[in-house]
Amino acid sequence: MKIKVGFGFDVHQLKDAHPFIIGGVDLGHHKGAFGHSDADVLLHAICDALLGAANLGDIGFHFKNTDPQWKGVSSILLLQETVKLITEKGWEIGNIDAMLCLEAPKINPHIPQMKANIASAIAISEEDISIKATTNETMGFIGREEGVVAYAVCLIQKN
Ligand SMILES: Nc1ccn([C@@H]2O[C@H](COP(=O)(O)O)[C@@H](O)[C@H]2O)c(=O)n1
Ligand SMILES: C[C@@]1(CO)OP(=O)(O)OP(=O)(O)OC[C@H]1O
Repeated sequence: MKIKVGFGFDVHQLKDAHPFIIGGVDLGHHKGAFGHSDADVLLHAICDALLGAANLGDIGFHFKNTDPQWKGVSSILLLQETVKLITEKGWEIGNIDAMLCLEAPKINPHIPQMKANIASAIAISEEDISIKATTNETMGFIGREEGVVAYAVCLIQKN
């Protein structure tokens, strides 16, 4: 059995009156993440962790932020495309562990739905997906609610 680990990071700017979608859940907050796609910072970090583990480059290489095909797209689709890329190379996902860093809103109540969205999108068990959150204790651009950050690690395996 061959095993690899991967690491991903993403950051998005927050803007007033913009949808805030994380893990495929619309948080219904007064501000939200801005990007070329739906700016789902969690799913982008997970995509980068998976691509990194398989040594397949990064999310911006596969899904260019100038390509109209990805304009406003749900990042669930980008995650599914990413998993296709690693599956084609014979990899399967062992587990994913992710950390969100944002001042508000509270993420904990939404974590079960985020896990369910990811698990059903890429056909893995919810038990193999961990999502956690922290504030930045009011400091810096995260503390001022100007941005949101996500980190993810994953393990992939093949025989
Ligand atoms: N956006 C967030 C931030 C934090 N949480 C949960 O609250 C706990 C305490 O956060 P601190 O940053 O004050 O340490 C944290 O461990 C998370 O469980 C959250 O749900 N959403
Ligand atoms: C996802 C892509 C593509 O729509 O765009 P964004 O939503 O701006 O996200 P980012 O994390 O900056 O990088 C990857 C992009 O190419």
